[in-house]
Amino acid sequence: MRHFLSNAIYYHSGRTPTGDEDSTPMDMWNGYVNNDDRALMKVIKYSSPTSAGAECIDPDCSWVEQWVHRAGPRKDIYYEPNEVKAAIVTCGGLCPGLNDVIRQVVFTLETYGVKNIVGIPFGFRGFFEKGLKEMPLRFHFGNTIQLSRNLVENINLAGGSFLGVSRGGAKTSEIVDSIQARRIDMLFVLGGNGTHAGANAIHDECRKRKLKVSVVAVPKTIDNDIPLMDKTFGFDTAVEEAQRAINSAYIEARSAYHGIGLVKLMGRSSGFIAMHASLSSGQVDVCLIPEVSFALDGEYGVLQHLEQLIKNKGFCVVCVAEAAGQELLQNSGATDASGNTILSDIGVHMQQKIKTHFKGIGVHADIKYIDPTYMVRACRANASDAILCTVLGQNAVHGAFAGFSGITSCICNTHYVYLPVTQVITAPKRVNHKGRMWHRCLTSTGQPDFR
Ligand SMILES: Nc1ncnc2c1ncn2[C@@H]1O[C@H](COP(=O)(O)OP(=O)(O)O)[C@@H](O)[C@H]1O
Ligand SMILES: O=P(O)(O)OC[C@H]1O[C@](O)(COP(=O)(O)O)[C@@H](O)[C@@H]1O
Ligand SMILES: [Mg+2]
Repeated sequence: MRHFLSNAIYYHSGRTPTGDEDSTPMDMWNGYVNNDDRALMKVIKYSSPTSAGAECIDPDCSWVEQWVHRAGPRKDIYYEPNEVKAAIVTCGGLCPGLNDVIRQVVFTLETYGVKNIVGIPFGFRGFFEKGLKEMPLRFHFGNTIQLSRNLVENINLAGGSFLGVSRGGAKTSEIVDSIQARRIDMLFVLGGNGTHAGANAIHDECRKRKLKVSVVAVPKTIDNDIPLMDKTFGFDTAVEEAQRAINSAYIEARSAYHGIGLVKLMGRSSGFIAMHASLSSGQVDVCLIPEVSFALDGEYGVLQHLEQLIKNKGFCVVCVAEAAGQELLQNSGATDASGNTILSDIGVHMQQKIKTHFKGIGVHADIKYIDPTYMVRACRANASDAILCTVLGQNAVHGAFAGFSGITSCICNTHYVYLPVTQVITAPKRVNHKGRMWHRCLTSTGQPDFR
């Protein structure tokens, strides 16, 4: 048993991963990840800050090595499995793959020999709201409690969260009181940026109270807005579903006289779903995201462009991210239970503006507005997300057994790693409007600058 509980840490410039990998003969291979194994975070050296997508840390754009802990099972483990009580909680909005991760966490805990696994119902709320009891993830046979994977065996076949989710109500001290009272040793927290901030606060409070609790997060969100990682689970599936909505809008628009298909897609502060669904469908003429401001009216506005598309092509498809163009709308300043800003409805606004515009110029236009909202996130994970969830869930358990806390199990630069939670909650990841992907999207849609 190793005796430490640590955050994963970054290894910066000038350091290379140390270890005895060169001196280990192949016949001593044991399948474990060495504690000194590291993955390199950034693999492109931008020669200049003007290179497309350049993320330069210093003015010279010099390349700085950043190594992070490789995820996976360790030979030495910090906990005695049969003494461990593990808990799982899912927070925030729904996301395809939550059940896949819950299932893998349970399977992997069982493989280590953990018998006491509980689910916290309805997010952080389940820690302190009266009447919400923890759910034992096992079967009861007569008077004996029999550990079984049977209960979660098939939960991945449906979307949603087997444990339920919620927003708001995060009172860190009460949550940690509850963790302490329930004698939880490992807490697996599945959620987005808000949840990661919550996980970090729980981790800090546990340290303050000198509790030996491993708090390990797994990043979920259809929005893909958590920095430093290739993607969050659920994003691929959401894009696939969103693409179906775009396809329907295309068919409606194509089949109508002067048809205009308008699709609004989720994405609280970033346009990843809209950009990727537009790219993957190839059927979008105008893609609008919050990272790039646009005008609706005027010579270079969106409406003028739609007029041209109707004239030249006879129909068109517009994809707008829910957070796009908020500056064009009135905002009530209201927030949801977690403190997230409630967005004004850009989709409905655009539908009205398009109608009024075409009526004003005396041109017939048949607008079909599709808002697939919860349909893109209530579905079950697709194949690529299911694999991602499997790996992230297993690695979360390996991370806890390795003695880490305050980490998140994620994929960076195609490698599975542990990042310190503190590093991923600094700010939401957003589409880089100078990056290649946005420019590929513009090439695909053929849209001009709307300013
Ligand atoms: N800064 C924060 N500190 C502590 N807890 C937070 C913080 N932000 C959000 N939370 C809690 O995390 C949970 C999920 O947050 P939310 O923003 O709704 O979803 P997501 O994690 O998907 O972004 C909520 O219970 C919320 O109260
Ligand atoms: O579930 P709600 O409260 O309706 O919130 C909708 C929001 O949730 C999301 O689907 C996902 O956001 P989170 O990752 O923060 O849960 C956003 O795209 C959307 O803006
Ligand atoms: Mg969020």
